Amino acid sequence: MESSGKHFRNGVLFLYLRTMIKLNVTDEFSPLKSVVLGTAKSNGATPALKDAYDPKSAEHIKAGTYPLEKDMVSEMEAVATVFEKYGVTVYRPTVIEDYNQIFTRDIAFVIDDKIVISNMLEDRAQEINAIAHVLDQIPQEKIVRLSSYAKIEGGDVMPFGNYILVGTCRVDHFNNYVTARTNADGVSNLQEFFPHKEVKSFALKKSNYDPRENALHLDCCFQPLGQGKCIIHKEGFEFETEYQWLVDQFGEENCFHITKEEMYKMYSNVFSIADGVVISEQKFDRLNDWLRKNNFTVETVPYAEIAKQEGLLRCSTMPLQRA
Ligand SMILES: NC(=O)NCCC[C@H](N)C(=O)O
Repeated sequence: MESSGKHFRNGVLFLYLRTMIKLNVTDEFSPLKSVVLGTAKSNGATPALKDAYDPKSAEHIKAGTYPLEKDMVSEMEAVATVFEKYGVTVYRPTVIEDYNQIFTRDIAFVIDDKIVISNMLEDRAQEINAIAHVLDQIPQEKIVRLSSYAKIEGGDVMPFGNYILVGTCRVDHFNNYVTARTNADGVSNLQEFFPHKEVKSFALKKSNYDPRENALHLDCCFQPLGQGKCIIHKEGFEFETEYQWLVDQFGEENCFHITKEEMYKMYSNVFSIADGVVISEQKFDRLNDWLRKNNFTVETVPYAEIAKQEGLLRCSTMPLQRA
């Protein structure tokens, strides 16, 4: 896909052709063609406890075990190597000095052939500036900007055929939680931009203090995989009926149920690069065994240091095109 342009300089006409990025995402597992992978470079020093915006990071700040930049950089390079093996085009954010840019999933998200710019938590609002070079290669009419009231982060959003699944938080709770990132206006505004789809929301359990009681985003307690399977944590959902709706879409036998401890370790946050191919954490033994038994190819990477910030592989990737 190309766009053309022209400009005059010193009386000379310059004509140029620019390669544009093709957008297409309708599910979580069609073959990945291009993606933005976050970066841990210049992630900054260990934050002060008061500046943590999720309870798992806070836990590691208190314990003196907050992850080091060099370890997280090498974990992310392992993911880049898997993408290279599968011929995926990878874009990286430009580096903002001393700023956390690992979790690129949340800053914008592609649905069909549109990219929606998130309205994020204020602490993370600069991250979007680092993908300006990506947005420059997308036609303006494909970029959706929501109303400023509509709070939303990409980890809460999943295109799922004719549905868009969205994690949210009970209306009466939203303002009490730094861990609540998508509000009712976010859900309804998204519906206005995608009238041909049904936006279905799921209230998630939130805690500012206990990472085992906190489903930070929908992808922290649920994820569709290829081959009709999914990963799900029942207690991550505020309402059993909403959890059950998801189970019914897949059938009980196709759901891999994870415990509180496994949610804490971010088991649901693996990342599919094709219908039967998943990138997973190397120590997720119970999940990786189940995936292999169900004929998935599992590409394992070390990601335990990044997991300390309450995000994993889905969180650190933003698919642009799936075939
Ligand atoms: N999609 C995700 O779940 N993203 C993880 C974001 C983690 C980051 N520490 C945050 O609280 O925003």
